[in-house]
Amino acid sequence: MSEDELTCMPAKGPPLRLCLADWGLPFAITQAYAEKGVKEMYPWQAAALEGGLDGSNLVYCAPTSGGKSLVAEILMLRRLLATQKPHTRFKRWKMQEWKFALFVLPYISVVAEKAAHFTDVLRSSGCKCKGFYGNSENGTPLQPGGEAIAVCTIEKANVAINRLVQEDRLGELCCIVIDEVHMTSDPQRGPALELAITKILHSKHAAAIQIVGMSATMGGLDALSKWLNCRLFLTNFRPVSLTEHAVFQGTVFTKAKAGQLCLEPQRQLPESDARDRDFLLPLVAEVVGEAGSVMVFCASRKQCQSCAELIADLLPAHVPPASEEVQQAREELAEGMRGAMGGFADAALERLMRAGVAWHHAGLTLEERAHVEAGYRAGSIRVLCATSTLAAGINLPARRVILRSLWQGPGPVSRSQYLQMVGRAGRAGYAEVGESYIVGQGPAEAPRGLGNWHAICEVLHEPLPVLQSRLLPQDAVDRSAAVLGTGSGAEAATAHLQRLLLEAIANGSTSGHSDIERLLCCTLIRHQAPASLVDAAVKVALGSLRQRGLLSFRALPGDEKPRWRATPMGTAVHSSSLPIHLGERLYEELEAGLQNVAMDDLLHPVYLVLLEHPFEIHDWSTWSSTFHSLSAHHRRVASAVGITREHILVRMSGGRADEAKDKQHARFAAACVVNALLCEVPAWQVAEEWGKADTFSKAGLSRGQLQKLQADVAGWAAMASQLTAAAGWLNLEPLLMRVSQQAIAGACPELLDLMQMPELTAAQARALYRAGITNPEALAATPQVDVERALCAWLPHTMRTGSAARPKDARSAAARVGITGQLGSNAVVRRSAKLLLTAAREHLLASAQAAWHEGDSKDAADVLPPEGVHWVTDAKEMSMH
Ligand SMILES: Nc1ncnc2c1ncn2[C@@H]1O[C@H](COP(=O)(O)OP(=O)(O)OP(=O)(O)O)[C@@H](O)[C@H]1O
Repeated sequence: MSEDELTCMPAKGPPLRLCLADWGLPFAITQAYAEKGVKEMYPWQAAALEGGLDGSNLVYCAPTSGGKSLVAEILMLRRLLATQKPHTRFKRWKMQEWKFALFVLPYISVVAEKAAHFTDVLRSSGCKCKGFYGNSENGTPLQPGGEAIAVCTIEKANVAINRLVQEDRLGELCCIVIDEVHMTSDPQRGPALELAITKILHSKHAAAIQIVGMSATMGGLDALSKWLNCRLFLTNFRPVSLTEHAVFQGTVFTKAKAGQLCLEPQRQLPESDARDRDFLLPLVAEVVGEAGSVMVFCASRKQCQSCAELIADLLPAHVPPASEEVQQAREELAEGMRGAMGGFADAALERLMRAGVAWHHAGLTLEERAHVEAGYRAGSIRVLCATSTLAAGINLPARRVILRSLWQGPGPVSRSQYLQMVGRAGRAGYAEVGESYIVGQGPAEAPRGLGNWHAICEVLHEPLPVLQSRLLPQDAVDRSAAVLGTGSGAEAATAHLQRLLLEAIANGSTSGHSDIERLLCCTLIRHQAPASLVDAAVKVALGSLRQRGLLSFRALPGDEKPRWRATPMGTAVHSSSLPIHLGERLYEELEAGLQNVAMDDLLHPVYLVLLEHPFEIHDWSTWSSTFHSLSAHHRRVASAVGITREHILVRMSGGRADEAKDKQHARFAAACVVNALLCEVPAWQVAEEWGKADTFSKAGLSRGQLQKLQADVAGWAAMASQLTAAAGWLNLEPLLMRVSQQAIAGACPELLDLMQMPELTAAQARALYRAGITNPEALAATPQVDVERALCAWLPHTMRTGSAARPKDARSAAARVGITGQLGSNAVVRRSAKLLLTAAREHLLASAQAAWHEGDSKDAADVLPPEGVHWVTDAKEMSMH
């Protein structure tokens, strides 16, 4: 879509239905939208909706913040309502009587947000919604009798569709919505999306499943419309206008209309501090001075931090001081974050938060990130310096967005990344105007090589990238090649196609060559690459899968001709939902280690499922001393997986690297770290011990990275348990599920009941458990003073007692916290106790409501408090009798 294309609205026809109430949704749902400020449609929304009303597939493109979601939501809800069984329409709605819908989003954070949105909108309709992402949920979306709407990531959607096909239940799906459908072009994640859509198009139920796709940044719609057989709708409407600028040596230029001079000079920024060569301070101060929010995108984590420090240092002298109320809110935010981190939040980040500035990147822990996001949304943090991943992953609006350089992450920003980033500016309902600034290098109009004037002009004016299938390598498609080369190179080039074939054959939907041909006709690559290339690739892919023992091609008794079938290994790998190469590796390693997996604790299973990690041993003497301090059991595990002291000695004395052995040691070190986290060693302590630069990684490992590794292990262990179940290795399955559950909770098994509450950290749960509070029900019924007393133990001992022997880090942390050790005088403890009590009560209410909705009054009675118990919170009084 070119930005100058006109909105495609029907030229004539009946007037558009702009009022939300005219779209046939139950009153409670329109009311819920009205409460969110949505009563009337934008004209383009009403026009686009008309295009999808008859159930045709629909793809529409609108700029970021154009209001795309509403169209898809209404189409999906209407379809769900229409497919509901008529006789139950006016009775109590039960889950089993709804058809299913999938709402697919690319990022975990937006999945959680959208699931909460639907839960809110549908609260009185009886139609249930659930978010599925990462490790938050062990189940598969859309189980019989489960939620009607599953909001999920691309990968989870693909798993759900495989399951529906395998169980012959795809007919229960009535609609799939794909946000950011241009992700099909993403080299890493695009194939999973293409696979999911292909399997729907290939199914006999395809005509009854409406596919709705939306995007802000996509071109090449012809191939897409052929692939999906869909209607297309385009608009360039933005409710809040966005003005785009570039800054070269303090001069601001405005983006000119296409066809004109690329950038027009607008104004000169005032002089800034010598340290601020990019003129960030005046750009930030202009907005913060008017109580607006600014987002600054930086190239790296390090730059995010230094940029935030610089702004926090310089800004106070250029804007009016924050009101007492704002100052108080910042104070509470910083304290809350410290509380959530058990007293060990990042001190520099805390200091900046108090000045209304913060940074946000993957190095932060989940708790730190959550506090930064909440503070920014609430307006107590006014300036957020972030890496580009934030742009697409989190729905944080800003009045002004600044790209500190053309370079973002590993390379120059692409057109679609640029649009995602600047699309955060001026979102409806948050800001009256939207502005973006990109900071250029060198003088204005400098020739290439002396600055990036031309590169910036290109990013601002380039057409949108064309949607491109990633099932086969781009260079082969571009060359219109008829072959993919030979040997392992050709096999690797067909990795995504192999996955499609394995999935379709293992889930039973494809077995003969004509089936395979029909399946391929449902792919996007069929519309974009020469048929001879696709055919050659299929041949290579099938040959490779067969040769590696994942597929067989033969006739069994009763078969007229040979058929493709998944072997036991192929079935197990498919069941795991892992990428094939990882699934194969896991299968082989588990099979080899079946007899001697050490079950005494989780180190050995963690090692087995640790498929990828950022560890690399740089300092072998540190590894040697760590290794020697391992328990005898852990050293036995080390020897069982082939870790030897001899190799450590060789490497310590400068001996030659052996890549395979070095990698084994690094993997074992990573497993030790994850095992420690699963045994409740606090993340800050683990990061201190293992995270220093040049020891177990070149650049060092942050708490955020360790947390991510733990989350990855949770996912891999769950996938590995599916694999072992399918392979019939039943002794391993429960062990791997335990790894997954403990990795999700970061806690030992006895705490898992309490850890159902996402608000609790493992350390807090341990403290409550020690005080005899072992589950959410018990917590909800405990008086606040007792919860405070129990939680006191959660803060580090040295901080509570004020002992002179405390370690340096704890001493400075204690000073920052201002903890006196007296019960009740500790603000962090008091605040946490209050929050946890509210959360426990809300958790129980939600469980009671869920049980009630499912018609199981026994379950509901189980979670209600005993007669006479009266729950009271300061925020609101909730009484249940
Ligand atoms: N008709 C409407 N009236 C009022 N507000 C609306 C309307 N439609 C959408 N909005 C609001 O506009 C904001 C942006 O909408 P939405 O998130 O759907 O945009 P989007 O096009 O999906 O943007 P992005 O691509 O950045 O996610 C939301 O807060 C939404 O509630």
